[in-house]
Amino acid sequence: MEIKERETKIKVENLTKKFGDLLVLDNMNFEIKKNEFVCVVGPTGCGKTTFLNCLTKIYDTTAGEIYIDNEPADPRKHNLSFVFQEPSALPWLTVKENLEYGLKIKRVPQDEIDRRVTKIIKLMGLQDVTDSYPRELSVSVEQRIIIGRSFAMQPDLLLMDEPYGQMDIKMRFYLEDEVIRLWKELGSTVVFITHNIEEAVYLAERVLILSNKPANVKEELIIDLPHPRDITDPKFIEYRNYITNKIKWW
Ligand SMILES: Nc1ncnc2c1ncn2[C@@H]1O[C@H](COP(=O)(O)OP(=O)(O)OP(=O)(O)O)[C@@H](O)[C@H]1O
Repeated sequence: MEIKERETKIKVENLTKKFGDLLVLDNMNFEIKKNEFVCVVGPTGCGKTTFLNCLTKIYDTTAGEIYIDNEPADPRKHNLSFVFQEPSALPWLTVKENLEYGLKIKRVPQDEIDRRVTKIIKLMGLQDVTDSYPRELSVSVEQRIIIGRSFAMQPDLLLMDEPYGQMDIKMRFYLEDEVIRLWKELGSTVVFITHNIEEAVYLAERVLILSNKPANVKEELIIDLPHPRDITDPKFIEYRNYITNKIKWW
């Protein structure tokens, strides 16, 4: 379905965030549609993470409101899941227990937990480490646990903040394709923050380009290419160059 015909999933209205006197988000207004895959790009330190932290209520907003499904955003109410930049597996649980953790809290029946966790272990290539603890593993493996844990939750809103920043390139390419597959399979709405413009053009249906701090949406760009995308396609390169020029600071 065309993006503009879909219902609204997230509505950001006059969102402003200050830390003391430091204005970080400056009266932002935009919408994200249901089942949309949006990438947010922008200069370093412009406020991308701050936006996500407002959405998940980690931070209070200074002014304005964020709505999910027409109600004020509330992580307790909405079925959302997030993957942060820094891996954050629970250190006292094994890999398998980490994957099961959120599902148990949500009281998903055990046979369904087993089914989903088995699938995710295979998908993420974690078969050899199911009984290991996070401290025994590399940062990149730990991040795979976190990503797997969010996928297993089958959230209808998946928020990802530079999730692949720590990955080696092979794992990154693999997981970029996986997130697309899961997005299609689950019909989730995905908000994916990245520094990597090529990654944004590879993944997104629409890219929000933020300005320098204080952040505002400088431009919204629809990437009108079918998935899976070819990074050598001249149209792909055109999008990549266009976005690079928009956020150039040199
Ligand atoms: N808790 C906080 N207290 C004070 N200032 C903060 C806080 N969190 C973020 N900031 C400031 O807000 C600005 C935006 O930070 P933020 O991490 O949101 O940017 P970003 O675009 O995600 O950065 P990056 O590209 O490095 O990931 C920065 O100047 C940062 O120093």
